Amino acid sequence: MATLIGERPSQAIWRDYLELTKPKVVVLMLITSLVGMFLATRAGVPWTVLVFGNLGIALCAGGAAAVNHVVDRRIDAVMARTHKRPLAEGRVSPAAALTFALVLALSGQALLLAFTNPLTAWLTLASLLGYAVIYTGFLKRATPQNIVIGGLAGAAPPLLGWVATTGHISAEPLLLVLIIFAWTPPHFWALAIHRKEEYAKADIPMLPVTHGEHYTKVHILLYTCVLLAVSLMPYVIHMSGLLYLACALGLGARFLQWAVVLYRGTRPHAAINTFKYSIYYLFLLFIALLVDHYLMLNL
Ligand code: HEM
Ligand SMILES: CC(C)=CCC/C(C)=C/CC/C(C)=C/COP(=O)(O)OP(=O)(O)O
Repeated sequence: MATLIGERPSQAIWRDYLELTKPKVVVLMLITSLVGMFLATRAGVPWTVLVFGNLGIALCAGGAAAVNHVVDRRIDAVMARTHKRPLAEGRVSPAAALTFALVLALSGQALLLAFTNPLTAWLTLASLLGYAVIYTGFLKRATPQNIVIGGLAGAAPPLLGWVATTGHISAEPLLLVLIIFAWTPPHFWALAIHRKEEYAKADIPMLPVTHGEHYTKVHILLYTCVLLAVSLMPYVIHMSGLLYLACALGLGARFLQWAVVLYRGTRPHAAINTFKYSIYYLFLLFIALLVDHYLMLNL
């Protein structure tokens, strides 16, 4: 039997707090940080870094997401996609959510300092503040380039994983960051086209609202071309092998196909399908990097 806390079952309360952390987004970020860790070394990642490093990154990302829920609670209440969120509906108070965010961020930082190194903790803190303060608190309401600049925070996890393992920044993880950085605009703008009216209603200057759908589709197409080119670079710099190259080409060609379909406007639901494909794309591309890495080690 579920325990009751006040008027609500404890299970429902836990679900609300879990939702504040944007768990699905954080899981995909963790996959990219794990790949960053594994690619950083031939010797195997120490289990403490693997477990507590990723946990630390996840707690900080979840904390940043909880702050996003607090800052955005009024606009979330206006949009159909987000109006049922815990703060938008008043099921969790801003003070409780901020306390939760602080506990997550502090425990994440403590784990990173204890089990990885100060550079990882600093870079993770910068990503946390980049998303929670710079993107959410300022850029989101200020410019249609909000997600391009803010995308850097979400793109950081492979670098965080790499630095947690090696203690220093190098070119290879920056390339992985660049891949996610180029992926973010087609990922988000496809959804923003699908939800254009809601963003307009909430007065958020997303690109389809400020510059129209055609302009946004052209930019999705351009960023997808850049993404395809950048995704081939791990092969070009001999970081990855032929298996990765084949996957990057296949996955990238399909992404480009979606971007063209969206641009032409010939198919219904093209925008939401492009958004959904973007998530599969990033997941599969990073799995390909990982499988290819171990294949190359065993050859
Ligand atoms: C500034 C950068 C980003 C922006 C603006 C953005 C925007 C969004 C939005 C608005 C959604 C919500 C879709 C919905 O609830 O219907 C979403 C979903 C998602 N995003 Fe992103 N995203 C960004 C970066 C990332 C990154 C870096 C990752 C992972 C590496 C990621 C992974 C996901 C996943 C897995 C979902 C699906 C979540 C679900 O189904 O609940 N996003 N993104
Ligand atoms: C430490 C670290 C790696 C931090 C990264 C933090 C993080 C969870 C970034 C997520 C990016 C994201 C989902 C943006 C959408 O926000 P939005 O407010 O535009 O979307 P919404 O309307 O769905 O809330």
